[in-house]
Amino acid sequence: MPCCFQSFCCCRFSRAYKYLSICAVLETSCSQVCSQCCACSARPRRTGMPAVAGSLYMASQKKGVPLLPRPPVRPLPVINLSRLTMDSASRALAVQDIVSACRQRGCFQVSAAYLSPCIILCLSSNTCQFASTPHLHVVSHGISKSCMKGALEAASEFFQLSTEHKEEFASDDIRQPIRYDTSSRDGISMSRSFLKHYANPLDDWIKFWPTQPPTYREKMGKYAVETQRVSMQLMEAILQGLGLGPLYLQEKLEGGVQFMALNNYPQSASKTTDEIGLAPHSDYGFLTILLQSSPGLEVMHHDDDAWTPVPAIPGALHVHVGDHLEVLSNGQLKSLVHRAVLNLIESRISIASIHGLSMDEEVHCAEELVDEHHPKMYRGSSFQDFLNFLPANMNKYKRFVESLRIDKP
Ligand SMILES: O=C(O)CCC(=O)C(=O)O
Ligand SMILES: [Fe+2]
Repeated sequence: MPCCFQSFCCCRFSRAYKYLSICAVLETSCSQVCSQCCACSARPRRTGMPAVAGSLYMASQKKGVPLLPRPPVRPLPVINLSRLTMDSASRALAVQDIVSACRQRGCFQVSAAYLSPCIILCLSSNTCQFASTPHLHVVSHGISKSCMKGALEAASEFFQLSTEHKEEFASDDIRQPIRYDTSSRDGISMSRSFLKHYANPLDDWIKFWPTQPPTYREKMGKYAVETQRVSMQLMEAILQGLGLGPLYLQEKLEGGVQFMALNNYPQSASKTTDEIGLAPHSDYGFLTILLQSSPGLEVMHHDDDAWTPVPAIPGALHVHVGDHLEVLSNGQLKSLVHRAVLNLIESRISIASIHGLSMDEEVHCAEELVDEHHPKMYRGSSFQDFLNFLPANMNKYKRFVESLRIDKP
């Protein structure tokens, strides 16, 4: 068993067996650097092995049999959003990057204006795995670090309030404008408490938000407005990339639902197995923009049967495709299945901002994307339909999008 098995990377957030790269120089030794923080000039070996080989690798490790080569690490695309507002050629390339990330992986990250040290290292090393992604452009999404930090602080301070304070918002009525719960009958919550509320337009909803901690409304409000702005930019790009034009649905998107889920997960009690905080699911809206305080989010790419951990790059936001974008694109884009595992080092906060059309507005497959070779794949539905769907889904979780599929004749 290598020395690194089930120990931590130097960043202290990654469980080694999942992330650690075998140093090409030392071969079987452990570099103590996880793939997210790879500063090693000796590139992790890329074997081209299918995802299932990862489990064989793990099995071989557990049984103490000779090492199999490690599965390849596929870095997540990081998109340069500032190119959307540059000249038309730069915008066209950015649109292409965003749509291909949505098509191929179902998600991507957008990062803040600065380069984090690990990415600078990677960019300067042509042997590093990060340098191999065609999508690595690390520039601004325009939300300041202090705004993101403020939102995480506000969420964390809310969850630290006494039970009495939090229970002011306790409800299992999914139609409440704000709702706190420690468990849920949604079929996916395993170990989390959450606060859920709406945010767009802010003036309509902020009156329902907590007044404790005293800065909650200010900090979360600022972050909500900024994420709504980024969601508009991203939707324009995606709709342009799908050939529908950047102004398609613009007004409806501007007045659309922004639903925020603040999640609080305890630290994992197990050092050996993944503990699930939130079971695999996809989100109902067009896009989800997610901010996490530390690693825990994992995604299942469409062409994979393994979980890919999403790094918590400082200043970066994670973006993924939701069920209604799958419907609108008539299946060209697929909603991303994801889950949250408990962090081994600390309790964890995530803020998911889900963006869609207004409550009663139905989302249909865009007519422009339907023809005799591409028949309509989904029936129309609204956010209200999603809320109606949830109670029937409590015991045996099914993805909303699956309930919308039109069966082939
Ligand atoms: O905590 C996470 O990373 C995921 C949260 C999530 O998927 C959700 O709130 O829908
Ligand atoms: Fe989610």
